[in-house]
Amino acid sequence: MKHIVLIGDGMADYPIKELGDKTVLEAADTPHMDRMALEGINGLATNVPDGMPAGSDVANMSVLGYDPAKHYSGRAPLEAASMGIELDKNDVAFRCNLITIENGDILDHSAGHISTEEASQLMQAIEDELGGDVHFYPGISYRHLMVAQFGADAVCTPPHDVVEEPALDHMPRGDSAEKLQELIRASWNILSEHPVNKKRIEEGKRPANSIWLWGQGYAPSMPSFEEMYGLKAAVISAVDLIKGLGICEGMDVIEVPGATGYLDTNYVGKAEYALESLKDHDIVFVHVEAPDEAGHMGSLEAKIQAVEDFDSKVVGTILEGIEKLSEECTVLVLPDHPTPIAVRTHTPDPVPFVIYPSFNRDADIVKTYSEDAATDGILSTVRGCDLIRTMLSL
Ligand SMILES: O=C(O)[C@@H](CO)OP(=O)(O)O
Repeated sequence: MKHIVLIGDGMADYPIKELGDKTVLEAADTPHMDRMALEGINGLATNVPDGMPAGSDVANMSVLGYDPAKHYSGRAPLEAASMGIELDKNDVAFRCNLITIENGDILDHSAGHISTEEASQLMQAIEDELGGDVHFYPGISYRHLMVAQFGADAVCTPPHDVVEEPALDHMPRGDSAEKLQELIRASWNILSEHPVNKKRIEEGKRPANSIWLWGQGYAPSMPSFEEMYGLKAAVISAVDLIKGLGICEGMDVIEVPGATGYLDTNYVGKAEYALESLKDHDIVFVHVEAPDEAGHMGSLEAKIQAVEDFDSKVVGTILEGIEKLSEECTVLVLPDHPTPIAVRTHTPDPVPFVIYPSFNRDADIVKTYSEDAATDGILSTVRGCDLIRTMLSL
């Protein structure tokens, strides 16, 4: 038996007035996920344990089979694993966004989804000027890292949680706050004077005129997925968070050309590489960031497009492909967390999941794939970190 887990990051939403009080999942054209819901078994997954932050780090740790309450030690250490950054036991890894501040407000957590090529030039300038007892490492688009030996207990705020709010109201507080604030302030001059940003402004693009530090922590220690579940696992994603999570769990990372972590990602390629990976893996996790980015942008049009692309190009390709496999294969589809358009950030609400086909179980009464329909699912509500075991038990 093979298994495929398809994660539409941030796909779930709330009822939206413009959609006649439907959610994006209810209004978008999603024939493949609807067919799975009709012919499969459904339920709600709680991927964010009570009291924990509703981040993609916590939620995807659940989806990838681990209880965040036991294993979570911060977001950036997971990203560091993907970026090949060895963390000593006293190293504190911080996520270092390149953001846009305008008139003192955090305008954009992604600096207009700056290209990786432009961002790496800016991060090199930051390292040249501010590197020393801290070091900066370039990642994908606006997502970079800083490693320090201080600040593990600082109170830092994800920039995508406070878009259009004054930056000074959300600067790091508590442990080593002064040092962290000094680094952020020092970046303003370095970045605003940089030719990359001068060109971006000439081209009418948002400048990456500040770094923003958050998501810090120490290196995690986790048993491997194979030790936990007895399955050889692979993971596919464009973003270092998910690849790093997979690496920490002993999974193989499968790189897909054209995977961007954005609306223009290589959806079909991710599905095709996933099917191929089943030749030498028992389970593959496929993560698609696009719906989440659309939610953070507050763009209803972009989120509907991202969900429809996920359904037609990822889920559709997978459902067609498993028909040609020489052995049975179950498919689990779910978001990690909602990223509702209305709030432009993550919420901890339970998310709909569907397992297809239901080899040994009759299909339940659910007819379509959505937040509301899933409440009638035969699997009721399952702790996200128990979902893999639930799927394996069917
Ligand atoms: O990568 C990030 O900074 C965040 C916000 O876009 O992504 P996610 O919501 O998936 O954690």
